[in-house]
Amino acid sequence: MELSFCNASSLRFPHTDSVPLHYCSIPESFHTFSNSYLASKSISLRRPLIWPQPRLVRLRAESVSPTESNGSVDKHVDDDFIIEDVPHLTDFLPDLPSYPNPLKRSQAYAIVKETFVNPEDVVAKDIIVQKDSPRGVHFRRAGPREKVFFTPEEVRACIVTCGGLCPGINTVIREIVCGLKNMYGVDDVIGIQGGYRGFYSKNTLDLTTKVVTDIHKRGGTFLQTSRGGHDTKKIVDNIQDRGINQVYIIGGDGTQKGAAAIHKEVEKRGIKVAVAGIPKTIDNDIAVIDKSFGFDTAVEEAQRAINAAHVEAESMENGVGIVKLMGRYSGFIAMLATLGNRDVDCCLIPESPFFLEGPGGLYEYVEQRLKENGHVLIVLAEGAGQEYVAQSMQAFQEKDASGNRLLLDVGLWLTQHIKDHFTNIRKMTINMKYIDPTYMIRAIPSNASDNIYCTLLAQSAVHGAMAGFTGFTVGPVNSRHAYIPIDRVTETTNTVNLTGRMWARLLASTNQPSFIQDSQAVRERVDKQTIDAIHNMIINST
Ligand SMILES: Nc1ncnc2c1ncn2[C@@H]1O[C@H](COP(=O)(O)OP(=O)(O)OP(=O)(O)O)[C@@H](O)[C@H]1O
Ligand SMILES: O=P(O)(O)OC[C@H]1O[C@](O)(CO)[C@@H](O)[C@@H]1O
Ligand SMILES: [Mg+2]
Repeated sequence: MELSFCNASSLRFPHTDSVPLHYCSIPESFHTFSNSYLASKSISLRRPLIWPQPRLVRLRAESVSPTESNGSVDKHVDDDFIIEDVPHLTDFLPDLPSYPNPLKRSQAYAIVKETFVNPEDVVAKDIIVQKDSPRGVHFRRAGPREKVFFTPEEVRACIVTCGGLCPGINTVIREIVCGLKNMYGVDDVIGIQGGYRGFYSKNTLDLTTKVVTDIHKRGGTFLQTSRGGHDTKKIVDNIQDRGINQVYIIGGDGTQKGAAAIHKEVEKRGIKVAVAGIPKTIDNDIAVIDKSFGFDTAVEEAQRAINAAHVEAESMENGVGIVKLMGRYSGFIAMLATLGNRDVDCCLIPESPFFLEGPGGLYEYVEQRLKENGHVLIVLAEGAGQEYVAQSMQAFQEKDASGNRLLLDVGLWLTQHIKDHFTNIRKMTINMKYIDPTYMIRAIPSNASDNIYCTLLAQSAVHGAMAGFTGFTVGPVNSRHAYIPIDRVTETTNTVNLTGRMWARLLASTNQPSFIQDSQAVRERVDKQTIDAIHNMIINST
């Protein structure tokens, strides 16, 4: 598929109307987003998207630069080398003093050879390249910096957790508190209770290393969480009133949007407050980062439910086991839990539409497996087949307090339909066992590997805030931790790529129908979605 320029001020999208486009109104991030996004979707351009104004990237005082002045310097990006940098407190408080990082003297880092991250270190967004491919987008590497912009005594940090639960939240809280104390000598950390609304409606908790010492062994969030209640003005008023100057915000896509709004308000008011986002989502739907914390734990815990459903199904004649897992819009847990299991016959995810009747449909496959194997095991993500459920229940669109659409129970719906089909139409007796372990999976503590991951996230966030970075999200990009502009992780959602190899691996492993009758049509649909996403971004940004 090709995109082509029509004229200087409009960009034509095939399959859509021409979109009038005024270059000056395109956000800077759009440029890099669009090129890399198109590249990731294998959409070739007749010539690359280049906006008339050269993109500038700020490399700050810590960067090696021959023409450094007043602590910061603007630098043109090399043609094909782009750094998507994060904001810094000195952007709006240019006279902020800096101090030598006390980490060098800390017990932990005293003998480390290279205590500090080289200021020029960046992490490449794409690491699969060809000899002639552009060098592409990079993010600032996370880690301790030689200079910090807070003294330990002046820091008053707070931590808040928002959105749904996820294994590992308590580990992140613990490691922020311990990291601030043990690496930087910071004693004053408070917990905001019950999500964003807790800033203005609840008392705070004093978080000492003693208070948090054991919390990683528990599921849930020690600070409690909530949906809705984000009131930027009230939150920032409260931050000011309490003298808070570092804000650590743990939560999903909605929470990170809230963090971006807080950062913008802080910048507007010109107050010295570093805002750090730690991405949390059990659905693994946050863009750019490799994987979200708690995800491995969830995939592992899902095995218990899948194994139970398998035992039940294989212990009876014509046993049908169905397990529903989380995943509103992204089927990662279902996909990985299926791949990790091997007993699953069919995995249904929101990204891949399926159908029940006729050749190549689910009923046909279920019957085939019952005949071949005596039982069948299906794993489905909660967001799969929502269009069917909505149709059959004639439901209206309900939303939660944060505005997320409330999903209907596709597990119950599918269970009922398979039962009806085999009993009434095929006149077969089947033994149906349906397991919904969703909240049980979310509520457990994180496993060892997620605990390690949570520690890295927390410590990277602490290093970033102490170094004066703000309005950033931290996370691993190609397994190296990086500081990523918040907008970058909220502007798209990470979903299973149906035209990618991982989904093909799953299909090859289960041998289930792909439910795709026309693969070219699907590829075109995916490409069209890409174009539509860009189209919407342009419209939203003008
Ligand atoms: N666009 C937004 N701007 C500001 N705040 C937002 C926005 N979207 C959501 N929030 C706030 O972020 C918090 C969490 O949002 P939400 O309930 O959508 O969970 P989430 O962070 O996306 O996590 P999960 O992955 O569990 O859904 C809520 O307090 C909500 O008010
Ligand atoms: O019922 P709750 O707590 O609002 O959360 C349900 C949603 O939260 C998530 O776990 C995301 O955090 C989704 O998978 C799920 O749809
Ligand atoms: Mg969300």
